[in-house]
Amino acid sequence: MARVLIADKLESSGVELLQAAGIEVDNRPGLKGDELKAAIQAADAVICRSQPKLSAEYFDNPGKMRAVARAGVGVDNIDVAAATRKGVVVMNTPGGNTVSAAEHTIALLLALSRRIPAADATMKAGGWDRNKFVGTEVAGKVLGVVGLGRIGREVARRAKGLDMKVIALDQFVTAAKVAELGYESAASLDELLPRVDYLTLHVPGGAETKSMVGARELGLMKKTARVLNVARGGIIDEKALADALAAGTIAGAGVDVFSVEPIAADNPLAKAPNIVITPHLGASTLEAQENVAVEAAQLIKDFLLSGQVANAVNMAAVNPAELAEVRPYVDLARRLGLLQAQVAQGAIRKASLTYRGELAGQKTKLLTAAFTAGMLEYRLSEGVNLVNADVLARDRGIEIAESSSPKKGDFAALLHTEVETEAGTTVASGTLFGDQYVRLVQLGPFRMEGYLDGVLLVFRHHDVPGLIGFVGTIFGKHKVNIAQMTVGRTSPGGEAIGILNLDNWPSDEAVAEVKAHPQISSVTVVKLPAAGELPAWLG
Ligand SMILES: NC(=O)c1ccc[n+]([C@@H]2O[C@H](COP(=O)([O-])OP(=O)(O)OC[C@H]3O[C@@H](n4cnc5c(N)ncnc54)[C@H](O)[C@@H]3O)[C@@H](O)[C@H]2O)c1
Ligand SMILES: O=C(O)[C@H](O)COP(=O)(O)O
Repeated sequence: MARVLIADKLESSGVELLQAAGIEVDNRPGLKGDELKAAIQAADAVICRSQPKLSAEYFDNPGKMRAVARAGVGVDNIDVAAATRKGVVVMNTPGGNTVSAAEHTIALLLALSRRIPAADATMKAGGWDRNKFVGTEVAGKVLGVVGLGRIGREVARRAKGLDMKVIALDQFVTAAKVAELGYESAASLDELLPRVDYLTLHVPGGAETKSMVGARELGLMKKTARVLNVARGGIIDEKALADALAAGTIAGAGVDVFSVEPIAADNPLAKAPNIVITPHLGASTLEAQENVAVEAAQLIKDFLLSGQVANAVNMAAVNPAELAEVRPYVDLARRLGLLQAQVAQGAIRKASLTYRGELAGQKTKLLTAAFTAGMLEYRLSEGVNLVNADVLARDRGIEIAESSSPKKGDFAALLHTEVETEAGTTVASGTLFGDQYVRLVQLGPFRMEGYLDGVLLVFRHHDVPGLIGFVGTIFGKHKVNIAQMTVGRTSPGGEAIGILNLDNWPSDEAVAEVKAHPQISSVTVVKLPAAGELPAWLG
């Protein structure tokens, strides 16, 4: 029975969805340190929000855990690079809390403009001051939206409904698209800042956006301007913002997210004037939590029960129908990778894959990952799968290149692979017969029709009469049965290759006797999975 650890507060609908699918749920939000590590290792998958900090140490030994679903958007509490290295797929649920985060932004915008929290606190302390809390209207004011993604767009739409004028800035949204949405666009932050009465940030967190608004940027804004951050802590430099608020060079701020959460006691924003702060409440609505809990549970259920990968931040999507369609080719690609790793001599520098005929452009990323996984599987002790194959290859300085050519040659579909090592380049090509039977059709310069399963004995030789009989006699003597055989040659009497499928691993003596033949130049024994045997990641 599959087991899922719920490591954060999750709505019961998500828990129930998993249980109804026959999945065991270990619902223990708040676990930390060794307890969290042990619970992760005992689970097949984990669901969390932003509370647990799943740093690299939790992926050092993930046990049988293969997937993490973030019930929310930001995955900055998860060390995605470490997860990827260990072959753990990380998924999120973008969209489920978009409306809630946008509404929270608008709530902060209005609360700030009408000074509602301060007025409320004064009244609760017994006061009644109608002069101190004079606010500003938002209608007619300019709102600068940085990041016109899911949340930025919902905020902009609502701001328009409040009669605000929106100017948007997004690195990846064209001015034409911004105009189509009905907003003006800014070419840069420096151009935007002096023009806005309100600035709201909706970009992802991380190194690229850290301190994107600092002292210099705040200095470009009007003294009457207000800033909002419902995205990620640190996108606005906290000290610079606190200083600007204290100096009155900025009129106010609404902040939901902090560089350290829960907020550190000495965070300068906690005591700054004219600020409204909330403890990361953007997604904290019944609706959003219901959405993300169900979405995250569904992602994990689909992953564990049918191998579906959706919304992954560290691998391409794989849905069961597509996987079923390409599964034989994924199997072929992995077997070619395994073969190449055993026939290529020396350290691998580069693998180039060409997808020909009907394979051109068809899920080639998935097939390339499967080839790479196969190639590394033979040489690495750590678990390799579709998630980490590429990164593990890059870690080892192996370049992976792929190209496609729709032109059909001798086969309707062909996967041609070339592996470069310091000793030279090895070529191996494969195809499917009858859409399901995996076949090797080229090894080195030789054309053939060989099987890619079980134990293969590959021997390069000179094409002379009696040689095949000689090899057969040796294996007969050593009681190794030959199940299949294929030969390829450049020309009669020229260079040739023989591939025998053996029923068991040949002894060193048998191999040495074959090698001793003066017309045989090399012998390699290759181990491949049995026919139809798939790796766990493809099962
Ligand atoms: N406070 C909360 O509870 C809460 C809830 C949900 C999401 N969030 C956060 O809100 C942010 C936005 O989420 P989203 O779902 O809208 O993400 P999104 O990916 O849909 O949108 C982000 C947008 O930012 C743009 N962008 C990235 N870097 C940029 C840059 N340097 N300059 C300009 N534009 C840039 C991208 O092109 C994209 O359009 C994220 O940081 C997310 O973690 C917070
Ligand atoms: O990235 C997100 O989805 C939000 O920041 C919400 O985080 P939370 O799930 O911890 O409330």
